[in-house]
Amino acid sequence: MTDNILTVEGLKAYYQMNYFGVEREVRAVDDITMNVRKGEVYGIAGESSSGKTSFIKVLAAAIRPPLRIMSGSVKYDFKTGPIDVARASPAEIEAVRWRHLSYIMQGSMSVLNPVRRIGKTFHDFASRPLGLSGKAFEERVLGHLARLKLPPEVLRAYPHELSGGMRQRVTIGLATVCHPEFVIADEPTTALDVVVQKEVLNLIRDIQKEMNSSVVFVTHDMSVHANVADRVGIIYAGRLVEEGPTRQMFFTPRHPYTAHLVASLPRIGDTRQRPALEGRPPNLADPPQGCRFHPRCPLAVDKCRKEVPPLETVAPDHRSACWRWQDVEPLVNAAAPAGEMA
Ligand SMILES: Nc1ncnc2c1ncn2[C@@H]1O[C@H](COP(=O)(O)OP(=O)(O)OP(=O)(O)O)[C@@H](O)[C@H]1O
Repeated sequence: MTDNILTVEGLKAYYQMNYFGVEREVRAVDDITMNVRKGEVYGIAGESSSGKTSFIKVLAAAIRPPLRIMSGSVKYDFKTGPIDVARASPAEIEAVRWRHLSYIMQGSMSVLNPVRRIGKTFHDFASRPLGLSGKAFEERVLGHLARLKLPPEVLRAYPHELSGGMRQRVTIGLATVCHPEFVIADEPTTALDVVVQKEVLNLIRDIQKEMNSSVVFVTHDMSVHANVADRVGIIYAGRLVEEGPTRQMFFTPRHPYTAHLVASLPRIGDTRQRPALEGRPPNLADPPQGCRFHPRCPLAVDKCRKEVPPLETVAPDHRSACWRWQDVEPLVNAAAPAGEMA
């Protein structure tokens, strides 16, 4: 008996391209092993092009060529039975889509058809998975909209007639109307102003609690993780380099990259210049040997240039892929103020 709803093992997913006969492979997801528990909110952070979106597309069973799964498994333990979406057929994925596994893609406008009224989009998404139509379906949707604090008139609107915050609520509504067991969200609050951002985050949290669903969400904004996530996983250059309970990740990170992300968070009253991280993230078509962070790491030693550090347990529930995790603490020059934490 396990309390995991998702178990990812040795997952590799690469973009395989062929330009004028020259093969190119971008190792966007490179050997990730992790799990998500029932009822948990798991946040994924990392800088641009680190592979976050590629990873959650695999989790959401929403990949298209040139992205391909090279190896590994992505197993969900849904109420209806287990499924490995890395191997499942399109029909098997269709059977769990929205009702068990839902996905809020980056940018709400790309999900909402600009020439279709919101009500029709709800119908397209949810009528079949819910097995409802007519009055019964409408009642279900209206009840859900009320929970999202959206007026019934929204159903008659076109996407461009709504504000950015309302569109994002509608997107969350679409992803949650079937009460899925697992919700995946990619940058759900990016491009929203701070007040709306907070509202949308609270909404995701409330709905998750109410449905006792599990949520995996991506954002590069560490303060959002501090407010919403139970656990945080840090991806660097296609690999999970650290994961742990949110508080521990902020107060006692055990990977120099996480320490850098935490140290660069702005603090009220602290006007000191934050040191920038030297260098750039590696090219995933030709990543460096050993630890992929070593060219930018202030702690790097010879071993880091040669050997890939395994993701090992460094404290209860806390894993880090760093040969020098015991030396990371001095890099964290100040802890996040307690008020910022969930
Ligand atoms: N369709 C594609 N074809 C080829 N390479 C791609 C494609 N999409 C992404 N990549 C590459 O895969 C790597 C990981 O990209 P991904 O979008 O997953 O990163 P990310 O962490 O989500 O970035 P961001 O925060 O900017 O969205 C990058 O090197 C990117 O250039």
